[in-house]
Amino acid sequence: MRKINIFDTTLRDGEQSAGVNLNLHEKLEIAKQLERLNVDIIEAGFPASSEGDFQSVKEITKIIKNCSVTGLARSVKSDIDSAWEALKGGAEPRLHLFLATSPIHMTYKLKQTPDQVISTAVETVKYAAKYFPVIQWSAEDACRSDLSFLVKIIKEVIDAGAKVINIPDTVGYISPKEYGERFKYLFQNVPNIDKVILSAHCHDDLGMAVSNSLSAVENGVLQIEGTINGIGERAGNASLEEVAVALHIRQDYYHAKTRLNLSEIKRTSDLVSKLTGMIIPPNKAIIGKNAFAHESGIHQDGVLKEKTTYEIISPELVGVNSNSMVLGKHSGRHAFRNRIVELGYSLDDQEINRLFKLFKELADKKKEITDEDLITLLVDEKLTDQEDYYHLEALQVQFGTNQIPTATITLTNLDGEKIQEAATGSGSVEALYNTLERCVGLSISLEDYRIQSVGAGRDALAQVYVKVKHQNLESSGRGSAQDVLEASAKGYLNAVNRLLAFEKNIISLEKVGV
Ligand SMILES: CC(=O)SCCNC(=O)CCNC(=O)[C@H](O)C(C)(C)COP(=O)(O)OP(=O)(O)OC[C@H]1O[C@@H](n2cnc3c(N)ncnc32)[C@H](O)[C@@H]1OP(=O)(O)O
Ligand SMILES: CC(C)C(=O)C(=O)O
Repeated sequence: MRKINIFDTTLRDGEQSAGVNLNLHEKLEIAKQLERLNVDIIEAGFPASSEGDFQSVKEITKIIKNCSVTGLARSVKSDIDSAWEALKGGAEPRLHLFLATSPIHMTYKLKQTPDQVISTAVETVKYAAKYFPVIQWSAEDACRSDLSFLVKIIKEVIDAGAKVINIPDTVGYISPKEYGERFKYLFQNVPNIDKVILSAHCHDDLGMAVSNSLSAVENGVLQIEGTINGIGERAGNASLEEVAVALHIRQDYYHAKTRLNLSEIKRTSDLVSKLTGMIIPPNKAIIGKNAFAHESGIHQDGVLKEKTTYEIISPELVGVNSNSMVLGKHSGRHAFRNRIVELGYSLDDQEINRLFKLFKELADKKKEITDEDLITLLVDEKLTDQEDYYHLEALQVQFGTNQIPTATITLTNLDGEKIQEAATGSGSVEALYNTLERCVGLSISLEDYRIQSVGAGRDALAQVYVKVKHQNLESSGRGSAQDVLEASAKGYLNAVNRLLAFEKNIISLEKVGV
């Protein structure tokens, strides 16, 4: 069995998904869960791209002990310097350096000749090797690059000190057979290829990211890159959970394994979905709601007689339905704390007490508190920025079929001042958002609004994801509550708070001349 390294880029390429922006607390929580999942490498961000990315890579480097942490850098010395500042505290600092190698990218984007690209690559790998014991070098748009050019540049960057060579399908263009052949060619023609690990990084523009990654494994690649739930730039990246479970279930065919704790997959997927607002389609492989649901009579009959007739993956393997303890209004602190720990979170006594109070309030209204409810409470309470500009104090909405919907809202700001406004709208949510816009005194457009129930039942929590825009800045937020209007107001306010925090960051960067 060959061991395949799993390189998780949920926090870097995953965060490049349109509309996703994670704050520091959320990134730390995802990083801790990725550590529990046991990925080999966490790409925590792109330190030179923003102060926020820099800080999160730095903080993740400090807390993660059982996986390697890396950060992305362009082939530019100042990017490498930033990455070093963020990553230098880690056990084995690892840099991910990239440079495009396709004719299209070299000509139009980099405006460099192939020879200039080779010398930039060699120079920057050598520069980075002064700091970093491990350098991964990526040939951006490798799958539209000339193969003989790839052989030439890869040989040079290996001589310059790169330890991992990544062949990304940046635009999701290649087919599985061609991708496999590309690796075969590189193994046969790059003279020093045995000194490095080859890596695959696939995008899903044509829906082939997972198949391409598996084809890479079949052709000798020892590292697969991807994201949880397949999120990422445009149509996303290869879903790591799909790759890992395919390797596990088809060990007979691939003869390869990862070190992932597969039973952590569901929990990781739920957390990433909740924090990014990227809702998982019910028919998504491995982690979709229907992935283990047998609907038709013949299938049900088969499964009742013998599960393996229609079930190639057991739900328990990936952590679905592994809990039998039901929490409700009669549960005490012990059971509550125990479940929180089982879910993989560590809270101090103060946080447990605060959350327990919210849990009891919810349990008074809701028959059963599911794991999904608990994670929603936890995420909303623990991972919001401590310095929210506005807090929702109270809201009232009047709606009648022959009436103009009207909302009245009270907020408090950071200085503890109360702000109260009322406004109307053509629907209740519009009335709410018009009122909130007045309260915060900014002209804000609503770019996206999605509502989802957390679990089943009439008493389920509502989870609302909102994307807003102010001038050129976009921001997204989420809010949950039993009432859809309260969840809608919380989601909007969360997005506005993030927007204001982001604007404040930009203003402070401008002040120091960045
Ligand atoms: C395939 C991928 O996913 S790569 C990662 C993509 N991720 C991101 O871009 C997210 C973060 N990016 C950002 O915040 C910004 O783009 C920054 C901070 C990195 C750069 O911002 P700016 O300095 O304003 O440059 P801008 O983004 O407009 O253009 C990119 C520049 O980098 C150059 N560049 C692109 N890739 C590389 C590279 N690998 N090495 C060196 N230079 C590069 C481009 O040619 C362009 O240079 P130019 O200004 O001389 O024409
Ligand atoms: C930086 C590289 C690896 C990348 O994200 C891509 O090519 O898609």
